[in-house]
Amino acid sequence: MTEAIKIRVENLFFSYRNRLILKDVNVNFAENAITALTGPSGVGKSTFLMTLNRLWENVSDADMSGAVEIKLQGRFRDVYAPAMPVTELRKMVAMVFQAPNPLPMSIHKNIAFPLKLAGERNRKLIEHKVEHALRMANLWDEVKDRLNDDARSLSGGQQQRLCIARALTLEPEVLLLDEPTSSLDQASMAAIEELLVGLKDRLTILLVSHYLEQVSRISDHIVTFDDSTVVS
Ligand SMILES: Nc1ncnc2c1ncn2[C@@H]1O[C@H](COP(=O)(O)OP(=O)(O)OP(=O)(O)O)[C@@H](O)[C@H]1O
Repeated sequence: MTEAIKIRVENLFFSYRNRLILKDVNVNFAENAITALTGPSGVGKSTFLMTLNRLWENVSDADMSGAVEIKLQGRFRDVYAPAMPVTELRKMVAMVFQAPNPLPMSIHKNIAFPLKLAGERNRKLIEHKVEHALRMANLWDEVKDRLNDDARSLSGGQQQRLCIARALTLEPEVLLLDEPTSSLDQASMAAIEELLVGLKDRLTILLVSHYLEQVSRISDHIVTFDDSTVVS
């Protein structure tokens, strides 16, 4: 790989209730690129994503060994080091899930939520960042006149772009997406693909996708999982 590396994974093993799911995964991911993670169902792609932002730590009877290093704020950091608080990590390594999961509140509050959680109280700054995140997610023009509407009144595709906007609010360096378009129609899928391509100048994107056409349309690299590990 000649591009700069953003994520280094070495000797990663993962199990649920002593059942080995990932076995000796060794892989690097390029910076400012879209890498698609593909492979058969149940092979551990979603689990792998969760090792990058430590989301699996919320799952009981799960166990992991190995090293994950991500270049954050300009230097490689051990994601599992005691000096890396998980809340800080998840600000920098954000995640979007398969089904859109807007919070039961207004469009504006959905986007402002991570800022408020992070302790931001400056209303002007919050307004600015909400607009910026919605613009980055190509949603601003569609919602700017209805920011106080319940987010659940948006279409499925708009809800997923809202979730991407929410993930972008704290300006992460890495965006993990787990089959983000699988519940959406073609037009919404196309809107999200366009949005991801537009984002890679500022972010490193890892995308689990089953759609081979999508993978060939937007990914710069493909990492294939099979037999509990990365095979290509
Ligand atoms: N919380 C859990 N507890 C126990 N086993 C789990 C848990 N989550 C996932 N698994 C199992 O781990 C294996 C890998 O699941 P994972 O969802 O990571 O695969 P995947 O490649 O992303 O699959 P898909 O493409 O279908 O989403 C599966 O056999 C799954 O049943």
